[in-house]
Formats: sequence, C-alpha cells, structure tokens
Amino acid sequence: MKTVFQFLKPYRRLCVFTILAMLLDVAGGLLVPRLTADMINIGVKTGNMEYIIEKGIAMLAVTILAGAGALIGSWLCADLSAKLGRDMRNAVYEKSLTFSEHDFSRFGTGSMITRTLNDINIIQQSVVWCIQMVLPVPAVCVMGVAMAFAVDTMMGFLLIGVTVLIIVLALVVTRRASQIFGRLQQLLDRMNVVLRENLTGVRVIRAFRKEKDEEKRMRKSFEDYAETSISANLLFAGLESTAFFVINICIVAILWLGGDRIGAGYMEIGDITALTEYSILILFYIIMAQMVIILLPRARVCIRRIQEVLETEPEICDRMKSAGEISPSAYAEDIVVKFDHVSFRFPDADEYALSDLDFICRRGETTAVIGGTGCGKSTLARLILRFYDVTDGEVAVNGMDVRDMTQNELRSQISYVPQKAWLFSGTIADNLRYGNEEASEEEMRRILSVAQADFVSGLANGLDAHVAQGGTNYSGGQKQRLSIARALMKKADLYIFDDSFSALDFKTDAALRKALKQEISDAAVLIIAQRINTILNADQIIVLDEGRIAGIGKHEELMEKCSIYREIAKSQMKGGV
Ligand SMILES: Nc1ncnc2c1ncn2[C@@H]1O[C@H](COP(=O)(O)OP(=O)(O)OP(=O)(O)O)[C@@H](O)[C@H]1O
Repeated sequence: MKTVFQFLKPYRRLCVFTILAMLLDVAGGLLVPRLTADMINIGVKTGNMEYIIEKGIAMLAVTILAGAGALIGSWLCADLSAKLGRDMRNAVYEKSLTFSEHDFSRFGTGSMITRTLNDINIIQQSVVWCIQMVLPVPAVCVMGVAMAFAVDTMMGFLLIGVTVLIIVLALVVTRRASQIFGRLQQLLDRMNVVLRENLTGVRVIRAFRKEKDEEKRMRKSFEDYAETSISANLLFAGLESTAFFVINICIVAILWLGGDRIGAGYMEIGDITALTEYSILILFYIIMAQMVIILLPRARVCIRRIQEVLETEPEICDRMKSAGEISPSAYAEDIVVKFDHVSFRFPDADEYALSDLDFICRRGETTAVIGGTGCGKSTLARLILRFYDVTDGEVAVNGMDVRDMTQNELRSQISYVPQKAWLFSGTIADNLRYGNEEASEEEMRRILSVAQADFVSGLANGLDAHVAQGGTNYSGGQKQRLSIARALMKKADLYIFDDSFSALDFKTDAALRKALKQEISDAAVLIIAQRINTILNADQIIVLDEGRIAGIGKHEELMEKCSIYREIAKSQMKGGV
C-alpha cells in the first residue's frame, strides 16, 4: 500500500475532494428515507398537504445534491485513476530504462508488459473502487446505525448484528480469494509469455510443423487461467447470493419485528420504510465493498509486482566520483578504447566468458574482432557500452574508466549497430532521426547513400516510407543497412558494428566498408564479423577463441602466426570466399 500512497501523495487535494463528494452522496442517500418516514408519519397521518409538499421539495433538493455529489465524485475519481496509472507506468518504464540486461532478464519481457499494462490497470481500478465503494462504508454504517437507533433501539441492534455478520463473511472470503488471485496473476504472466513466443516465432513453428504441440501448450495455459478464473467467479457468485440472502432475511426481520414494535407503540409506520431503506443501503454498501475487498488481494499482488520493479537496484549504476578521485589512465590522444586485462563472467555463470583481454582501438583505425560462434565477440562490445560491468580489469573510453562516467556520457561517445537489426515503427526518417534529431533530409539522404541504402529513394514515399513494428516490412539486408545509417547519423568517437554486415552480399559489403572509411575517418571503428573478407583490410584484427585473445595483427601477420585465424580463413576459402 505504501507504494500506492506514494503515488497518490501529489494528488492529496484531489483525493480529499473526491471523498467529500462521495460522502455528500452517502449523506443524501440516508437523509431521503428519514424525510420519507416524516412524510408518512406526520404528513400522511394528519393529512397535512403543506407538510407533504415541504418534505417532497426537501427530498428533491437532497436528491439533487446527492446526485451532484455522486457525479462529481465519479468524475474526480476517474481523473485520479488516470493520473495514478500514468505516473505508475512512467515510473516503471523509467526504472526499466536503468536496468542492465541481467536485471531485465530477472523479470522477462512478458512479465514486464503484464506489470506495466495489466497490473497497473488493476491497481487503478482497485483505487477507484476503494474510494467509491469501500471508503464510504464506515460513514454509511455509523450514520445508518445511528439513525436506526434514533428510530428504535432494538432495530439499531438488529442492524448492528447483520452488519457484523456480513463483515465476518467478507473477511473469510477475502482470505480464500487472496490465494486464488495470486495464482491468477502468475497464470496471466505465463499466458503472456507463451502467447508472445507463439506469435513472434510463428514462422519457426510452421517450418518445424510444431503447430499441434504449440496449440497444446497454448491450450494448457488458457485452460489453467480459465479454471482459476472460474474458481474466482464461483467465490463471487457464492458471496453475492449469500449477501442478498442476508439482506432479504434482514428486511423480513424488520417487517416482522417492526410490526410488533408499532403495535407496542415504539415506532410508527413510516419508520419501517426508513429502517428498510437504511438496512438496504448499509448492506448494499457492505456487499459492494466486499466485492472490492475480494479483488484487493489481486491488487496487492499487482502492487507487490510493481514494487519489485521499482525497488530493484539496477546492477549498473552511475557511481559518480568527484573530479579529484578520477585518475584518467595515462593514454595517448588517439586511443579511444582500452581494454586493460579485462575478464568477465555473466552474473549467473560459473565460467568466464572473456578472459584477460588487453588491446586498444585507435582513432582513425578499424579494429576487427573475429572468432567462432559463442566466443564472446558481442559480449566484448557490450562491455564497452557498459551493458555489463567487467569482473576484473578495466575498460576505458577516451581515457576514462567507463564506470567513472555516467552511462549517458559514455553512450553519447559511442554509436552502435546491434547484431539483430531493430527498427522502430514509424517512418524511415523517424528511425534515422533517432541518431540525430536535427538531421535535415539532405543529410539523411547522404547517410543512406553511405550505408548503401539507396533503395529508400526508390520507395513510393522515400524517407517517409512506412516501417512496420520491428521493421518486418524490410528484408534482413535492408534492415541492416537502415540500422547502419541510423548509427551513422550520430556523430561519435567510436562506431561499433556487431556482425552488421552478415546479411549483405559481398559487393554491397565491400562498397559499404569503402564508404564508411571516408565517412568516419576521424573515429575509431570496431567491427565484429564472422566473414574474413569483411575485415581483411582492418588495421588490427583480434582473433577470439573461447573468450581469450588468440592473436592480434593484420591479416597477413595473422595468416602467418595465428593458427586459429588460418583455420577460419581456410574454412571460408573452401566455402567460396
Ligand atoms: N546473458 C547471458 N547470460 C549468460 N551467458 C551468456 C549470456 N549472453 C551470452 N552468454 C554466453 O557468453 C558467451 C559469449 O556470447 P556472445 O554472444 O558474446 O558470443 P558471440 O561470439 O557474439 O557469438 P555469435 O557470433 O554467435 O553472436 C556464449 O557462450 C554465451 O552462451
């Protein structure tokens, strides 16, 4: 609850006005039966038309006021809920931006989406319902019972008895509901994960003809969810029928006992109407509150899940040091990246993914990294970007340990093309402006030409051509070239291309590398590649083998000295390089 209160804090005044408006509605609801009773007891009994009209006008005024209270209360409540949802989603999203890959993998994409959308939705709903249906309950009970006591002590006690009975019933049911809704939320996460996997991997599923197996897996997750939902609904149904049964018994008791009390002269006939109305109102509010309270365990689970995200300490933090504490490593002006005996182990892994890497990348030079699959090439790039922190040693960019600057500062010096080309939905221009918001159309066209992405000018809308989610309306090679163009839009000291040329044909690959050399001649370039011909002319080639450097040098040197490089080269020659 602490989390919700924190988010409600800025809207304290809005909360107070909402509650006041709701109370106005409640007070009106309780006053009308009193006026009706007076109308019958005095007006009708004595045939005093003036009194009846006077009470009628009062009833109308009270009803209008109560209606206005209900209307304003609901409107303010909706406003509060929207603001609460917006703030929570922003907070969760902002937090997720600070997560390292490892932090993120602890939750998983499916669960993060459920938390941000569904969980916060449930929290919003619960807050609205609590304000509208739970908060007024004590006021309704106290005022209603007090008014019943004012009519007749015995009827007051009757109302207290029924109220307590329903509250006890609510507590018992709430306990049971807590377990069911906890499970329901987990099943929703599961459903989300399975659904995402099925939708994104639909082509693989078809290619392997696994439709039946996947259907079974999907059906199981849907069925589990449905079964648990049915248990929850049964609980609701049982509660609802029991509560209405109690209401009806209560009304029967009022009519039955009320008759005796009127006969004994303790009450008048109009009081029966008032008491029946009070009991219906009190019990109605309790039942509605009960329905909401049953849902609260679910909201509590959701709040806990949001809290988990918000309270996660990001593994990678900006631990700013004062200027005096920072001792820039002695470095030559032209050194952009320096790996100083770097070793790295993934947080959950037993073995080192990278061991004792020691090399530098210079401005104006191209450094290439090559090696077998899984030897740690992408991990090396991620360490430069500080997606992970080194386990031993130091990675420095422009002479400063990457841990001694903010991630923002660090990444502003680097432009990166990830292994998996990813485009955002929108237009090609939108994607390019990701690298430089101010870029002119002319600049974009020039960069597209450098990235060998001239195909854009042939598209019907050119730079404004539509890009589907993930860039699925472009081929692998087109996506790679657009990703490269986006990276080139950003002016940086270091350009990292993580296996970014793999989907290009040899001719385009060669033309792109030639154009790149001219375009970013004053920056350091790090190319991670699988194909030897992509890196043949690099100023320095690092050969990685199981996370260790097996050789560093130019192509000719490595062909002479490094057996692993020779093997890679030979295997590719055979393959037709
Ligand atoms: N998040 C992770 N947690 C644990 N181990 C990981 C993680 N990511 C990668 N690894 C492991 O680290 C090693 C290096 O992975 P990396 O992605 O750097 O290889 P790579 O050389 O880029 O491979 P490829 O050429 O196939 O892309 C692999 O053995 C991989 O299984």
